[in-house]
Amino acid sequence: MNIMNMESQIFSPGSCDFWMSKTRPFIVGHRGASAEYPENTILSIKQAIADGVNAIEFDIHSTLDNELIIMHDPSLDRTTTGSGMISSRNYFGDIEFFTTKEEPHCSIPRFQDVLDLLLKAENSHVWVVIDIKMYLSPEILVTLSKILKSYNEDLSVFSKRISLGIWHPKFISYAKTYLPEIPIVHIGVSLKIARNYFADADGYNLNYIAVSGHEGQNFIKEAHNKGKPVFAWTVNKEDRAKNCHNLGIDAIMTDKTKFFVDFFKKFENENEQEEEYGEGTGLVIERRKYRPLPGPFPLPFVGNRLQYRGHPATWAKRLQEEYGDICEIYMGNERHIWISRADLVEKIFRPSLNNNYLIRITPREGLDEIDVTTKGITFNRSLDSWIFNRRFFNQAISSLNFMKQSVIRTQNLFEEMEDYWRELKLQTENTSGKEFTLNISEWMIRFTTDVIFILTTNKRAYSFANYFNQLSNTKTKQHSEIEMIESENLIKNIRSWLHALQFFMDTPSLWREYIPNFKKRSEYLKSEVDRLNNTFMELVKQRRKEIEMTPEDEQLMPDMLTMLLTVNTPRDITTKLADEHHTRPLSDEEVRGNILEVISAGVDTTANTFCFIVYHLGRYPDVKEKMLQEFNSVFGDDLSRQIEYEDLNKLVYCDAIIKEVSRLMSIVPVIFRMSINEDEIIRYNFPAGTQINVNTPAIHTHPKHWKDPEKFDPSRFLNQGVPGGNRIAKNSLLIFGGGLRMCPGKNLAMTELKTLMVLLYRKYDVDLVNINEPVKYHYSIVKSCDDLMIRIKDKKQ
Ligand code: HEM
Repeated sequence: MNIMNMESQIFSPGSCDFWMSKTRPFIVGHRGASAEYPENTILSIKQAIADGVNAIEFDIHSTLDNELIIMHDPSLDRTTTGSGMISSRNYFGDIEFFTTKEEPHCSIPRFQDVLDLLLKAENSHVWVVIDIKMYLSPEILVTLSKILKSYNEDLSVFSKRISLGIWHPKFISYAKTYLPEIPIVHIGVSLKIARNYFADADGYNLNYIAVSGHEGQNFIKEAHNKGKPVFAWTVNKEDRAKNCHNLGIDAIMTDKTKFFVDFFKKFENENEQEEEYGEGTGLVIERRKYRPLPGPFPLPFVGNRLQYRGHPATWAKRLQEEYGDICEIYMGNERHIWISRADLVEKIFRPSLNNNYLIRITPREGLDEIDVTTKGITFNRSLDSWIFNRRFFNQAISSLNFMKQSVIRTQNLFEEMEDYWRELKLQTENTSGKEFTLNISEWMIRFTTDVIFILTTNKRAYSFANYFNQLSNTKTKQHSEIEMIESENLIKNIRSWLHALQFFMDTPSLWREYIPNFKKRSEYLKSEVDRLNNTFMELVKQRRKEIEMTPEDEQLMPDMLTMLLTVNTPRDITTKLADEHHTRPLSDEEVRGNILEVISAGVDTTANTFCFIVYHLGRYPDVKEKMLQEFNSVFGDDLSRQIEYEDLNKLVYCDAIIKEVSRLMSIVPVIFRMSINEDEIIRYNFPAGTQINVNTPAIHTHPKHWKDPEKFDPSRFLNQGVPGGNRIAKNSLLIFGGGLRMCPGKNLAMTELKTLMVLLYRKYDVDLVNINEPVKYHYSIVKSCDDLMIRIKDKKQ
């Protein structure tokens, strides 16, 4: 619909066809064209009309001599050459002589002056919103009614073009009595007030912030379902205007009338269905139009990149607050859709090989450069290669043997770590040997590195032993110094590799090539990636040799490296890892990719989840107590009984704690997917190759899916699947993602976490050093816990 082609419509905010028939918001000149001329003046209103607005908005006040004048403030001071309250001064002989302070100095118009202007035939397409401020007396509506009635025959038509914008419910009865033919539009800043006090209004004119957030979207839907329009004030920025359009807002109040009339004209032209004719061929090619989603306005080339600060997770939160549960941003020219509600991710996580979202990420040169897009699992964009690798990876780490190994290894390594704690405790003064304070986040990242390393390679990482050496007066004698130094270098190298993943995923190649700091970092990280690839390749080759050298009657170790190297070979130590479709052995490069994958995906996730668990148990002693009772029921009083893998299945409350902590902390804050073919979600369509980002923290705390979403309550995960028990909405808990790309390390992670919880809590009293301090964290690839200080005490003492 063309912007100028609206005369035939009737501005009746109460009627559905008004807002349903349009393709973009109406433009309302806020106090006229107030960005250009003094607000609320005839000049400003004339300019707004000349600019092509659909309506104008202005405020009225009653003078002492009962004239209605057009003015925003109750006093004359800010905008006019006069001073004092309007209500205490006469119009005639007084206010009529004042002008605006701002140039060109205009006189102060009366309501009649504006009416005269609007009743001119050439302005019959212009509608009106009259703002009645809340502090005014309702009697002002009586005066307004009298003036309108004094206009005789014109009014029957004209009154249909007016809306009465009221802030306070005290005006409702007056409006209904004196101006029954004029629709009421509530003006305000609060959805709650709009719902509670203005349920009967014919429409709503709300502050942009209120109406553009998550709840605002619900509000718009509710209003539209009742056939009521929703306007937004005051919209002076492009991204907000675009968002209003996408939210289905019916009119925007703006000071910049010319700008936004032109803006929407252009927008409309671009969005009209286009047909392109192939030159000279007679061929008609239809160019598909993709509906834009709410989101900040993108700049040419850079898109919204410059608005992007910090981690995507923190940005995503702001985006959801401002633009709702599904919105979009542009990284350069690439469109990214953010989704923050469980029902909207249904098709993304559909567990089928025909799923349109089996690829994680759009093509990124940086990730190609560090060689992770055709190898391994997480960033592998080749579906055949991903399916092949994932099958072996999955099977290897889910085997019962591997799980049992993980429980044994975790216990053995924990015992070694306790030795170091004891040694450090002895070295610490002022604790009388009873208590020991430690930074659990530092210990855990090293501990899980050791566990994962030994499980995948049957080699030690000595990561927490090295940490002990840093803290202690004496070095550990348990391991050789050379091995320790080598391993410390390796660990540092792995951390650089993790940084490289994030850096090469997010940084455009042009930046890496031409901006000196980025270039330097890129070169450094690339050399670190090469170094790590070489080290792991060496490890793979060495293990292949060891396998060859091992006599056939001698058993090979059931670690992941050996499993992957022997599968589909005569020395295959695995059962059911391969099937009739996967008959070839894995190449050295594939094995290297998979091993690196476990280390990159399995260390930080598990360590940080554990730290956040420790934090929550410190803050919620009743939950800790309930957990200890569960441990007691499974392990009795024997504090040193070996933990068996089978024990862990009995720890249902412990399981619920892990889920609840992970829900609230969302360790992996974004789950990435790419659309392989063009598709649509609700009514928004988008092309093939669109990046979809699932906003897990938002889904994990969405009030639609969770009762008291911010409350820490593990019991919400108990009694599921029983009549009258708790129900968890589908796709509302995405700790390990969903669909076929769901985390393959899920069982290993849960096994390790439960084992660790038993090991730490059944033997020690564990308290937070700073119980009232909020947990500290930062975002890297995952949400990472910083400096969590705990105090532990032997239970026996
Ligand atoms: C508490 C610990 C862990 C958490 C919270 C976690 C979470 C996740 C999440 C959210 C994803 C994305 C899933 C998706 O896209 O739908 C993922 C993927 C992945 N995780 Fe985990 N994870 C954990 C532990 C582990 C462990 C221990 C391993 C390995 C032994 C692992 C290996 C992987 C791999 C390889 C992928 C990529 C899967 C693919 O692209 O097909 N994770 N993880």
